[in-house]
Amino acid sequence: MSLLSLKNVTRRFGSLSALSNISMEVPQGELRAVIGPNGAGKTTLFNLISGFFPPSEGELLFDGQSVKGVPPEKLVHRGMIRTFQITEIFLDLSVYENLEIAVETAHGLNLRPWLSPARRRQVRAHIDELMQTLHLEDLAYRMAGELAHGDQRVVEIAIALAREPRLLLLDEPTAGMGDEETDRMTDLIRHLHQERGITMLFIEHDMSIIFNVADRITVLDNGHLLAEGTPAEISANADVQAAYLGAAR
Ligand SMILES: Nc1ncnc2c1ncn2[C@@H]1O[C@H](COP(=O)(O)OP(=O)(O)OP(=O)(O)O)[C@@H](O)[C@H]1O
Repeated sequence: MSLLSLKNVTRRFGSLSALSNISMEVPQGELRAVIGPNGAGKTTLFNLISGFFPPSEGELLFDGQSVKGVPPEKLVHRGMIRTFQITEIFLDLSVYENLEIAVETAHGLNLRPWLSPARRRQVRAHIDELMQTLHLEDLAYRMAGELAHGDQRVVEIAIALAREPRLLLLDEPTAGMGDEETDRMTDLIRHLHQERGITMLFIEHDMSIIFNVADRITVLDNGHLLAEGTPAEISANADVQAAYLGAAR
C-alpha cells in the first residue's frame, strides 16, 4: 500500500487551476522528487498534501486514510512533517537547546515543569543521537542565529527528525546554498533515505541533486502531471525536455 496517495486532485484559485487532475502514489520508503518550471504547481501540491488547504476536487490518502480537510497540526501528529512547518528555529538559543525543545515536544514533555532523571536521560540520548546523525556535535553550543545558512537548514532537519516522521516533505532543501553545503545536504538526504528508510518528497530546482538521489521523479507543468518515472526515464522524456526548454526560452 502507498504511504501517500493522491487521486484526481484538482486545486483552483478562482478561475485558475493551479493543479488539474493529479494522481500519484508514493510507496513507503521512496525518495520522490517533484520538479517543474516556475508556476507548475509544486508548492500548491505541497500545501495540499500538508493540509494548508483542501483540494477543490479529488481525494488525498495518508497511510490508507483520507486526510482531506485534516489541518496541518493534526497531520504532524500522524507523522507527516514538512520542514518549514516546524522550522521555528529559535535563533537566540543554542543548537542543543533547539533540539531539546524539539525532542521534549515530540515526546509530549514540553509542558511538564519537571522531568524525572530517567526521562531526562531519555531526552538526552535522543538529542545525542540526532546530533550524531546530522554531524552537529561541534555546533551544539553555538547560537542557532550565528550559524551559516546551510547549518541552519541541517538544524531544521534535525528538528523535523525529532518527531520521527513517516513522511518528510522538504521544500527546496538546498535553496541558497553554496556547492559545499549543497553536497552536504545531498549526502544527508541520501543517508536519511538509505539508512533510516524515511519516505521523502522534495521539491528541488537543482537537477544534479534530483538525478543523484531520487528514486522517482514527478514532473508538473502548468498544473498538469507531465511525466513520472525514474531519473533515467525522465531525462530521456521528450515532453519534459520540451517543457524545460520552453521555460528557458
Ligand atoms: N494562494 C493562491 N492564490 C492564487 N493563486 C495561487 C495561490 N497559490 C498559487 N497560486 C497560483 O498557482 C500557480 C502554481 O503556483 P505554485 O506556487 O504552486 O507553483 P510552483 O511550481 O511552486 O512555482 P515556483 O517554482 O515558482 O515556486 C501559479 O500560477 C500561482 O500564481
